Amino acid sequence: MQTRFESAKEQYERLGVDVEAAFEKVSRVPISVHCWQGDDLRGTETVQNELSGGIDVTGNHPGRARNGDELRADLEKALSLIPGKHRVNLHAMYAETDGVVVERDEIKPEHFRKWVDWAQKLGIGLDFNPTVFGHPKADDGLTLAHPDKDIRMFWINHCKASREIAAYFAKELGSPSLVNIWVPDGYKDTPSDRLTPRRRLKESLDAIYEVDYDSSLVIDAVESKLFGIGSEAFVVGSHEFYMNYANQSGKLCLLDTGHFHPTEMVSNKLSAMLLFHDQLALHVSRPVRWDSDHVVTFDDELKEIAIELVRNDALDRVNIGLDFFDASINRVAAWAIGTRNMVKALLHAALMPHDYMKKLQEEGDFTSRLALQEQLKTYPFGDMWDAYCKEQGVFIETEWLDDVKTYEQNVQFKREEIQTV
Ligand SMILES: C[C@H](O)[C@H](O)[C@@H](O)C(=O)CO
Ligand SMILES: [Mn+2]
Repeated sequence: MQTRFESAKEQYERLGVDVEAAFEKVSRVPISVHCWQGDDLRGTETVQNELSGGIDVTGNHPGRARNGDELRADLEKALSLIPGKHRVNLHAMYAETDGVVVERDEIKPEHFRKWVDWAQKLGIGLDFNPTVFGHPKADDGLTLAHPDKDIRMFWINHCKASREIAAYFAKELGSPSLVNIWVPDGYKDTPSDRLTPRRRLKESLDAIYEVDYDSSLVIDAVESKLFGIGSEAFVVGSHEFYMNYANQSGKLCLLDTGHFHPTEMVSNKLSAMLLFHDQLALHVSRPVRWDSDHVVTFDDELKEIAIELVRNDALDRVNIGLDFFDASINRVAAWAIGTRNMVKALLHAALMPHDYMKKLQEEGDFTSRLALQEQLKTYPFGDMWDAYCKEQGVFIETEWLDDVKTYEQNVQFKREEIQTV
């Protein structure tokens, strides 16, 4: 492996790439790993509601985490397979209240104590999301934009409580917590009024953000969407809505890669957004024909997103989070595949001679630009990736799955046995 690495390194260095610097750069990028891949977005609330909001998880691979302890154990296994130090992204539905029914507008920091203790043990930061779906008060597909003031207030208070919990995370863990608001609000069919619900959403957000938190504690983000199941004709929180809201109120725009038209690419939006926003947030997902939330693969769009982040020197301005949920494969493997691919794409991007390639473009030498882009596609990147994984002390590509298979047999499949006894 060392010989392969040395030979690959020589090739990259001939292009002027500083391989050690690239490794170092990527090792400093935290990815916010979403907890909800591990239990199919079921959560740990005392009252278990059905998933709603136009999102869905399909598949029935055995071994799903059934409680907070199992979810943390699975996450810990997944994190051990991913090079670098990362973060975990929680939803409010992962509150642990010892069997007591606590309504979403009454959740408190103490209901996340176990997550904080665990994050402290691992030395990682936590991000947070209010859960504005999967609840009777979201059954008709409207929440913060609901015509009923009481329902709006319920969700406003839930979002406020969520920001308080995030501030607690930040204080306990010494790392600011990103709080992302996504609401499903929309209509199945053509609305007769688009403005009124959007005005109400704006007012609700203003009410949520009345309390000011220092940016060392809470980083607020808002996530747009194009359509969902049941909101095919109209989504209140569209991209234009949130882009303007974020700009006006100093919040972060969160771009989910599955929330645009299929031919619209988030990679192409980043440079435009970066000129007008100090910081951005991402939900890296993989839409297959629609917002299907497939596990992130090392595909062209993922590579292009990473290239934009690296060549525009934006790694510390863009909060990278993941958002996929697949129950048809081993859930720990899903985390490992998707998150490793995100890191892999960053390394791939960091190993490109961007200054030289920019120069070619500025000089109008598009022939050399295209030739070099193509040349790089067959460079021995796999050897670099293996070397990076080794340096970071995690399994290489041919090894990690064996570890998951053992875990699956010894831990995850035992859960099913207990369930069926
Ligand atoms: C569970 C997530 O918060 C949710 O997937 C949201 O981020 C989204 O992308 C909805 O389509
Ligand atoms: Mn998302």
